Amino acid sequence: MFKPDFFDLIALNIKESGLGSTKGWKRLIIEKPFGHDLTSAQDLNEKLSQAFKEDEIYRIDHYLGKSMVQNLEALEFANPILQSLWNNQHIANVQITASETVGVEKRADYYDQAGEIRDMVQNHMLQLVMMTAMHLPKKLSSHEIRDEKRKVMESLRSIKKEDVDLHIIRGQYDAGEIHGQPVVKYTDEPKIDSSSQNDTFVAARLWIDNSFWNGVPFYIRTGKRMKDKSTRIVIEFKNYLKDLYKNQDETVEPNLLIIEINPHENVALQLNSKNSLKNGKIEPVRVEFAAEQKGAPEAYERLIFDALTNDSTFFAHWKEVELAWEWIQPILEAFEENLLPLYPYSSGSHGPDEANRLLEEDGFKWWFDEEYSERKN
Ligand SMILES: O=P(O)(O)OC[C@H]1O[C@@H](O)[C@H](O)[C@@H](O)[C@@H]1O
Repeated sequence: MFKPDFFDLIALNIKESGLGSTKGWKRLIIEKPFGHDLTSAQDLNEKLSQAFKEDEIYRIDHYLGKSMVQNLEALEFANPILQSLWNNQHIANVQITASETVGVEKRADYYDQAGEIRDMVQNHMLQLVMMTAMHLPKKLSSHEIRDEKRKVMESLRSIKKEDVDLHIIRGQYDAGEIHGQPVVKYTDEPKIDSSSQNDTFVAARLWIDNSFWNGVPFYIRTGKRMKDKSTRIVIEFKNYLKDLYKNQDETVEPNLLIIEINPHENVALQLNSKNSLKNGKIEPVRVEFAAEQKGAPEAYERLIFDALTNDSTFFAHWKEVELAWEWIQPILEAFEENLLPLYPYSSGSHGPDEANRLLEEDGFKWWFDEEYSERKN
């Protein structure tokens, strides 16, 4: 492990010492932070490129090593039934949550500079968006998959700095309770300045302007000191029956595909069925399966193995990283210039209430906050 400040220096020294030009292969495995903003990331990449070619650089995003994330392409690719529904004709919205119970822990120096936007959104959350929204290539090769992910980023509608407050909610945790234990507010954490305006929660509404996703909002949210640890993707299908049943007592829930990534690995499809014990009332039912986790390799084990065997499928290509920084840049600037409120939220909650507003504006809600809180971590 070495400090990110030395990434470029080490790469250059590998080159200058001649170590990089011996026979055989060389690979650079590198993990975030990959720059602090667009310019510094480009600068770092430029320096690394002097010593390593793009196909020799393996940028780890450990979310891409998680088995359920790797399973996303198979779910879609190997199930024509899902593949045929994976577009704006059938999907109403996509919700991606990565909530954590941990706070800043012992990483004040890094985290207070990075914030949730760089720590989780620029990399992990956008990678989950890419993996969910990418159009399946004809061949499942590393080159083609990464190409499809890049296309998603190229179609991601950019948000102007002045409009950031319309699509992004930022928050910072207050004191509260996590699993029954009191915890302090962010600005009372060791080594955090009492006036820090750093974000520990971010929710966002994204639009992907291509023929598959036009008109389908993608909502993402991630935060520290939230009620539970849960990483999940919920795909809400269009509910044509809602209008049909509008004037009756009966409500019909939309079909949902729920992909739990962490700490449980589970896929569930919510359908509707009549309950004959309740006078034929239509109720949601679930078809689900849990992935066998025992003995499965950890995300990092998987990724390091892939890097050694020259498989870059689940590593971030420079283009993905650069486009992610490009999308994030106006948001960083709006945060820095305080162009939007920093909402406090109690530790142990689901984040600031304002994060619900993003969905309510479009007639939706976050699914299952309470249900997933009750599942044992
Ligand atoms: O969801 P996971 O695998 O526990 O990873 C979350 C962690 O991901 C890391 O990349 C972030 O720096 C941490 O702040 C975060 O806690």
